[in-house]
Amino acid sequence: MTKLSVNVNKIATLRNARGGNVPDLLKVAADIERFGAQGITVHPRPDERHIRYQDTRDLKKIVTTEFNIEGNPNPKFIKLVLEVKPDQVTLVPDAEDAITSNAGWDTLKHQGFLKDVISKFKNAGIRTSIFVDPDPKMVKEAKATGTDRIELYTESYATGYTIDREKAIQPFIMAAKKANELNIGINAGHDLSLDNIQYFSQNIPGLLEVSIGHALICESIYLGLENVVNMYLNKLK
Ligand SMILES: CC(=O)[C@@H](O)[C@H](O)COP(=O)(O)O
Ligand SMILES: NCC(=O)COP(=O)(O)O
Repeated sequence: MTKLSVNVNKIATLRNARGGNVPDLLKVAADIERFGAQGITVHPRPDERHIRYQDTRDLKKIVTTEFNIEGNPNPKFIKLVLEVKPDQVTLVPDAEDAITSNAGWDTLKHQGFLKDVISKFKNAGIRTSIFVDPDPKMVKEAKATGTDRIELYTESYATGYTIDREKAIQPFIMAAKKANELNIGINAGHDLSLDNIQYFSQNIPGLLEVSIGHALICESIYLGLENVVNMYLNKLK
């Protein structure tokens, strides 16, 4: 079975919009676990526009499932992860000003750097994963970094799914086969949703975990809207 790790970045975005503590990130994370999700993911960015560094420390104290911290391994991020010690760290090569993650690692070009960073995390007992495009060559080169897992960057699948899902998933099947052959664990994420997740999980061999944030929170708002509007109408009777 594939584990679901819920990315709570968007909860922090909403909280930060008003400066208070609504919604309460820690309560939402605990509720998500109570509803059955098997993990919580956060992706603190250098400008702390959603998840603040302190959030990761606070979440570590209450998360009882798998805690996954994603981010670009700059010195500040490395220090934070080594202090917080999540179950898993996912390395993502995103630029400081990126709106969201938009590419996987070039695992050949950055192999030495990744090897070094991954050994730091593994020595601290933290499982590692690296964000890669669905390219068997990048998966093959990832093996040499010593990483435990890769996270397949699924944006192209999500975009292609509505046009031709069989075509969209092909590179991911090839990349997953290579990872299985090399005994690297497989995670996946980015723009996965209620529409496209089932076909993905049914077709990717050995998919261990998906992390889903943006669509899951949007779907939660939409699917909860009718109920809440009616609750307000009842109050106003
Ligand atoms: C690595 C990945 O695909 C997600 O972590 C995504 O980048 C979420 O980050 P934002 O919530 O900042 O878009
Ligand atoms: N690693 C992917 C993730 O955590 C969530 O990405 P998204 O669902 O917000 O696009």
